[in-house]
Amino acid sequence: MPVFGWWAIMSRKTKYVFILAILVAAIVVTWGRAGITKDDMERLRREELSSQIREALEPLEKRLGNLEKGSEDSKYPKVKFLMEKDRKRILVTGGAGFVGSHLVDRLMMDGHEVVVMDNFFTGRKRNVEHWLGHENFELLNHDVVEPLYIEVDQIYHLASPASPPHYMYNPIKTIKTNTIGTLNMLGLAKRVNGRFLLASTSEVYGDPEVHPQNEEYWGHVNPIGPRACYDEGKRVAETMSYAYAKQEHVQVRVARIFNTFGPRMHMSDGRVVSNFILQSLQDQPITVFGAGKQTRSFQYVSDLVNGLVMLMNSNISTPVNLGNPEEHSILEFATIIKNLVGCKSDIVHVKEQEDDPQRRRPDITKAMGMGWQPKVSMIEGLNRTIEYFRQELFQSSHNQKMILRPDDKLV
Ligand SMILES: O=c1ccn([C@@H]2O[C@H](COP(=O)(O)OP(=O)(O)O[C@H]3OC[C@@H](O)[C@H](O)[C@H]3O)[C@@H](O)[C@H]2O)c(=O)[nH]1
Repeated sequence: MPVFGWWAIMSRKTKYVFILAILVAAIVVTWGRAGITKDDMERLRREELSSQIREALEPLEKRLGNLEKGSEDSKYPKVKFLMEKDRKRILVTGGAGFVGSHLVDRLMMDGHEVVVMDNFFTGRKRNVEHWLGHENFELLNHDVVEPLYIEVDQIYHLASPASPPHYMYNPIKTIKTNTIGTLNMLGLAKRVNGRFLLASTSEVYGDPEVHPQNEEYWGHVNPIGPRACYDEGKRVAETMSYAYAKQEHVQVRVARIFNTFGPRMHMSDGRVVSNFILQSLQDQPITVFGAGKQTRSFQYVSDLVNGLVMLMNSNISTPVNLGNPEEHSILEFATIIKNLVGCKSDIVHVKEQEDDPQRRRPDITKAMGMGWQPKVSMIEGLNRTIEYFRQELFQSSHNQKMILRPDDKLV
């Protein structure tokens, strides 16, 4: 029977009851459904929201992670990874000094393990501060005059004051450093069967009668003059090196280093480059010792470091000159720096130094034979050094210390 037929035979009361029942059922269903949907909707909404937050946070977390990783990486200058068989353990005496610290940067970045030994007479912690805590780096506060027992493959022996006012300050200590200190390091090289490089100097040629100076020249040195503690000290250090080579079969390398300059020279170094630059930057008189006709040839520190590393790893056991043959009189040099800085300083002549070598220029034929030659021109090097001292003067006038990392653009 069709629904309409039922409806027709229903009493009025039954119809009311029927309609009421349908209404109640509809309300119950609708309310019930509405209640569940509300909860579900709320849950869904919450889930949706948290997934949106997660989605939004994910790239941020990733970036934060990368930043943290990045800051860990950039805490130290970038270091190559070397397999154990290629990685050497290298001692650098005087490694916190001007040349030493640049050499340390190079060896560290090449991926080696580096032990720096320094007594901090002229060296400074801040020259190597950027490596403190690195797993490949160790810093020893130790005087080379005392023996040292460690295990190393190579020794770069640079420890000694190098600037005339510094080495003349305590001549006996300079002699001890270059004699007893060198003996100690040669003894260490013998014990560990390591290779030893001596940082010798153009000063072994004294006030030369041969020009330019090649390695065959024996030199012209005053053994009792004010420079003797250094030049005779280095001459005997060379003698000791070859005695150990001959008698004990120690592998030795000898670099005769000519005048070198660059960032990280001490403000009170006292050598001509830092003196003239600092005087020019402060509009003070530029002090030329004597008439200024004496000559020097200046090399930039990064060229020297390349030469030292090349020589250490070469098979040349006889002395090798490392220097830039571009030669200038000291008076010319004063004018060059004055012009580069663009200052108002006067050039003044003060008392000449006793035993000051009159001409100095390296013959670098031998070094070129091992594939080395200076790459940084004197002017380019001077501009970088002027910038370094400009920054250092600014920072020290604000009670800040100047720290130069090898990944800074300046080096
Ligand atoms: O203010 C100054 C400083 C120095 N000079 C002169 O500039 C010339 C160079 O003097 P420096 O003190 O820079 O260096 P020197 O050449 O005398 O000795 C250097 O030689 C080679 C390295 O082994 C050493 O770093 C250092 O001993 C000298 O003729 C000196 O008399 C000045 O005219 N004015």
